[in-house]
Amino acid sequence: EVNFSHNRMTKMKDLSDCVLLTKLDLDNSFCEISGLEQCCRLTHLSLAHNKISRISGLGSLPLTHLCLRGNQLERIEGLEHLKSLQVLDLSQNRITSLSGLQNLHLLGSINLEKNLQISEIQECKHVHDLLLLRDLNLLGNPVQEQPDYKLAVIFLLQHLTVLDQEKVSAEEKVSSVNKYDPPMDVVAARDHMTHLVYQLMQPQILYETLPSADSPYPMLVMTGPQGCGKRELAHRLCQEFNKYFAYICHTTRGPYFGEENGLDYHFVSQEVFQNMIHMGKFIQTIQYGGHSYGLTRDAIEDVAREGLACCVHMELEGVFSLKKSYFEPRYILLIPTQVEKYIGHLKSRGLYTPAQIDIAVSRIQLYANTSSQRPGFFDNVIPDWEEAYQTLSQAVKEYLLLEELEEGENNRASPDNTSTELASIRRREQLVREALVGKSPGVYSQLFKQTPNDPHPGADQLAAAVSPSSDRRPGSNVKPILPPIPTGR
Ligand SMILES: Nc1ncnc2c1ncn2[C@@H]1O[C@H](COP(=O)(O)OP(=O)(O)OP(=O)(O)O)[C@@H](O)[C@H]1O
Repeated sequence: EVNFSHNRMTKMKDLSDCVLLTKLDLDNSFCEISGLEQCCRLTHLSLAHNKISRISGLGSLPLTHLCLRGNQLERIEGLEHLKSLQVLDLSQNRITSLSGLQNLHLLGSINLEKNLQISEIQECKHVHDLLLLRDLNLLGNPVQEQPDYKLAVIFLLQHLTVLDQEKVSAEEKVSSVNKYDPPMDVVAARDHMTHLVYQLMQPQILYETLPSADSPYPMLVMTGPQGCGKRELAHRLCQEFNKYFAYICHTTRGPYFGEENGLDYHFVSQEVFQNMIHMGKFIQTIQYGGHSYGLTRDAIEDVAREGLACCVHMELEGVFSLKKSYFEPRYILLIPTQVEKYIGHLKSRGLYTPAQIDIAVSRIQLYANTSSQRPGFFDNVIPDWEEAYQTLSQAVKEYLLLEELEEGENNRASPDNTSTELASIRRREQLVREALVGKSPGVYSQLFKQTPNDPHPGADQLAAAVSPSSDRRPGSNVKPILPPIPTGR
């Protein structure tokens, strides 16, 4: 170990004879590095407060600690072969960029204090892949003036434990992730909170038909990546089970060819949508593909008033958000298993850019992960879209116990019903009610209201009880109301 610091030597001579040299201190003398190439055991080198303006002559020394504090360096170069470097001090230079450090994978500490030139947070991307980096000092650089500097750096460099000589707390790490890449739960909680607060700021409306927290309203939510076919399935479902379901969301996107306002969506302008948010109208909203989508309490109320259950389709974020509300829908995930086919379908719709298709495809994994990591999150997962409707329709029948009900109807028509059969019919009807209200019968058991004279209504009474008042609703039992789905949609 040699300390030559604070002398008047002006030139470094060849030190190749000093093969056992491990630590060398050459502070305060030189303007150029030379003569060290053969020092094959040199691990610690200090060249602080020299006049070095360019790093050279370090070759591939086994340096673990290098100090170049207080020199005249403008960029980081000549370090790329120092693969053992762990601690690097480049403070008090004129460095503008962190480029040049990206391959030093053992670096644990970098000091760039008072370079006065590093101004962009994005510079941290150069050290993003240094997984051992724990300590970064950017004090005295203009980058610190950037808004949210600290959280942004902590987010970019999630392994840091010390930033600018201060310990990074667990709270800061969580805040940074919640700010820059919030998990769905957090996004949903924010969305829910926003709408709840806006709603509470308005005069409170007491809905006649909508249930309260202890009286769930029957809803079916179809979810899956964009264009996976869930909308078509929702249409078909509303046609087949037209005594039960209707749906409606709001969006700021324009209608596609063949779409009708009030049937496919309520199409509204961004301004109207924003106003509705501020008026506390929404239960949940999302931004998708540059447009806003949302489900309002009034829309559900409209459907509910007609005695129908609600069927909506939405992206996963909407599901997370809806799960925070007191609604307790059944959630059905429709997941494409044949990616090529799914891509082909998206392309054939002619509605999406390649970037939009990429996003939709990349989200398949998101749905799959949610389903596998959160058992029970979805009530039903339906893969593959060819048999999807059959499976879905079967699932809905099971939820509603419709097949049994049909059998029950037949039994009822028979003049020879025994008391056991009648009891069975009653039991099934009770189950249907419970299924539709999500286990506990609430206000919505009125969907299948019993008449005072007949405590055990027949199937036609059930139908009459759920018959909608408007014939424009997808739930009308007069005729299927929904327009045929145009091909290519
Ligand atoms: N209120 C909502 N909350 C969350 N997601 C919603 C909501 N309303 C619609 N979405 C979803 O937003 C995405 C974009 O809707 P859009 O109608 O523009 O898509 P699309 O191209 O017709 O695809 P899809 O056939 O899946 O509906 C769809 O996945 C849709 O299900």
